[in-house]
Amino acid sequence: MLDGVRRFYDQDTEVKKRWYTRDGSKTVVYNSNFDLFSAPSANWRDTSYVNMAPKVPRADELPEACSDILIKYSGYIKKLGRSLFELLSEALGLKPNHLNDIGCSEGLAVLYHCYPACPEPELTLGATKHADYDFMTVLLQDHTGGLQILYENQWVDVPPVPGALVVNVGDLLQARYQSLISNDKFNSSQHRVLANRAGPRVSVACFFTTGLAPSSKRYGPIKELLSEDNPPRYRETTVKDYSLHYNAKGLGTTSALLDFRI
Ligand SMILES: O=C(O)CCC(=O)C(=O)O
Ligand SMILES: [Fe+2]
Repeated sequence: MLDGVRRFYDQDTEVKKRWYTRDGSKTVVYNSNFDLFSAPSANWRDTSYVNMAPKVPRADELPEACSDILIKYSGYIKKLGRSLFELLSEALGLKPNHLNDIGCSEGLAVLYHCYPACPEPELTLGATKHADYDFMTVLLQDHTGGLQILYENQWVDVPPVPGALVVNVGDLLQARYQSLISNDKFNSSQHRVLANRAGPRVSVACFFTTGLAPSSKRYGPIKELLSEDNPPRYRETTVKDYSLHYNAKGLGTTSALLDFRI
């Protein structure tokens, strides 16, 4: 998968230009800084993303450099995601199918990033501190390093381990303060990526979310987890409305989730 991402970014700008857009409804979106016009500062990275579920795009709708591997890899990640949501359901004391049944594994957006070598890495970041806007993210990083997670107020390196995946719980399932649907049962962490003199670094973040696709299903704290002592802390929202809010805010501001607290 990482080779496929390298093949994509190694192409001439003229070839990649075909995929450039800021219109999130396109099958493939390729740009730099989705929040260029809202965030306080820009990040040292390019990103391309494609929605691989619920509808799997045809290979000819995807960049040739990585179309086959995108379809194959996202199939594996979908299966892995369903198993992880079963384990997370059990951890919440719910039936194993709960999180899958309510749609947490329905949508999958694959974001493949390229962090170019940076001549002055101390002046910028590859990715500003953030939590992901989805239910859960399965991340594959190359050997370069730079990913950090905020743990007890300190930035801790997440060193690359060949073949290992990093799993982050996203805003819709969990948050720094309290979780939206798990209503504070999980604890989460914020993460960021440092810019690096070495590079380019590539990574693939698989976001379990239907993102900006039309959605009427409303998500709020899971009823089974609520009690008099544990009242709902978030108002309900749809995946689309949350994603729109997150995109409009951009990275580097306050947590988008805080705006949904009751
Ligand atoms: O590139 C990485 O290691 C992290 C990417 C990330 O945080 C994201 O896509 O949300
Ligand atoms: Fe992230």
